Amino acid sequence: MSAHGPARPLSAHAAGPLTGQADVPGDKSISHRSLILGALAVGETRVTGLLEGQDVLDTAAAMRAFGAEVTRHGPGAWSVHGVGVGGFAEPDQVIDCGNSGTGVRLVMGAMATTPITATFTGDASLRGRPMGRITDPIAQFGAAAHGRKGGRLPMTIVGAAQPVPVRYVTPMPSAQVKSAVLLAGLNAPGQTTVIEAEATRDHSERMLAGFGAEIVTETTTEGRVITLTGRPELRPQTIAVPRDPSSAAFPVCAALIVPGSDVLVPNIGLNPTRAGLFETLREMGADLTYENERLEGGEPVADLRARFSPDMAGVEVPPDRAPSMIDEYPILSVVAANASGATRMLGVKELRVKESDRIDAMARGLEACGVRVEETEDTMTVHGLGAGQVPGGATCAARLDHRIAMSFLCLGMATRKPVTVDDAGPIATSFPIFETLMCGLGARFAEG
Ligand SMILES: O=C(O)C1=C[C@@H](OP(=O)(O)O)[C@@H](O)[C@H](O)C1
Ligand SMILES: C=C(OP(=O)(O)O)C(=O)O
Repeated sequence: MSAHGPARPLSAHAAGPLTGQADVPGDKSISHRSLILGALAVGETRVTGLLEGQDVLDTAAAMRAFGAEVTRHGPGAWSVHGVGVGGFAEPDQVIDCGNSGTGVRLVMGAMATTPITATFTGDASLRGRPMGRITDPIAQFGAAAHGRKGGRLPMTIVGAAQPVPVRYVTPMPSAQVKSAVLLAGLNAPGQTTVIEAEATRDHSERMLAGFGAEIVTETTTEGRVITLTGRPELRPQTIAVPRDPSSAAFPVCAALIVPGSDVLVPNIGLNPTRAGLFETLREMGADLTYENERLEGGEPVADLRARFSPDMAGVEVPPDRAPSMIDEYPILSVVAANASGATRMLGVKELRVKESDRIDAMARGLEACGVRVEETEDTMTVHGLGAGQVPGGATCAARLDHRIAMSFLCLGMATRKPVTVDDAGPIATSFPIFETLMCGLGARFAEG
């Protein structure tokens, strides 16, 4: 039994060619930020294309608990009536962020410089994830945190009564940490600076600027130096959420490994801080093309076209690419199993503190399906067997992790024997239409 109900085993069977168009849902990172920044603006923000996955729904509920009016008008169409920077009310209930690291960490940052107290929790996966990376910087603003041993949820944050601005060097490449500091900085008088050695996704910076905050990014020898001026009045926005490249990764990669496939995935944002997977796939020899390349809302966008690629070869994925494809390593390791030779993924230790330890989850599942994997704390090497050569025939543990569940289901579309995941439930956190969409392309799933 997991937080989302009884476990729901699902098997993927060898599919005919995957063909057609895959309309993937809205971007998860931008959806969370639309709700949180909308709640901190004065007036009504309108959002279309919002991802209605459980992670984002939990953030919507959190924003209501802090006093914002959040309304759903129709599929993906939402409005948020914000309370203004510093205007959060004290919630009279525990904030349950479910499975979402982004949700809990950004909301903790957003409330940390307001003199209110809030208690956060989540599902078994989220309760196991480290929160010290947020409580350390918010302590510098003057907030206090009382959590379980190891900085785990449930945790109570006492917001700073007299916040001071902060200069913070992120100790690991993390957009969640960077964003939590920036959101906390909103209600601190003066300038808050975040310095990151490696560029992580920059949606917070772009969206804060869009909402009218004064925010400047410079590239220096230290890395990216982002300076935010506190206490702005954020202006409500009209936001069209672009489609999620991290969700697009699943139909794209499945098409590359299933014989005869030809799939079009339209309108995918190719912000360079998110597009590392597609670059890697092309280096492996994938038949992946960008059609109709254009700029939308200042961001590069293209339609992705992926065709069966029987001659892909393993590559070395450099550590500095990791932040731009951090959520895509599980599905990359599935493609790597269907390529010839070794794919070495370097600088990936952050994968160990996601919804599951994703290196361990993928290594154990791939091994059970007949693929050799080597791992160190910070690397994973998949020894590919070549197109159509993976035996399969195993049940893989999803470990309350949507990306692990979807990755093994994609693997099973190209293995000799079906692959089962012990619980497909977590998929609803980020990609609730995954099964319908993949079946529409020609995938075959069976319950149990
Ligand atoms: O800021 C975000 O929206 C996210 C940042 C990443 O986490 P980290 O910042 O912890 O790497 C990513 O894994 C997550 O899915 C979404
Ligand atoms: C790591 C992820 O999400 P989060 O950290 O928000 O739980 C993810 O979606 O792959």
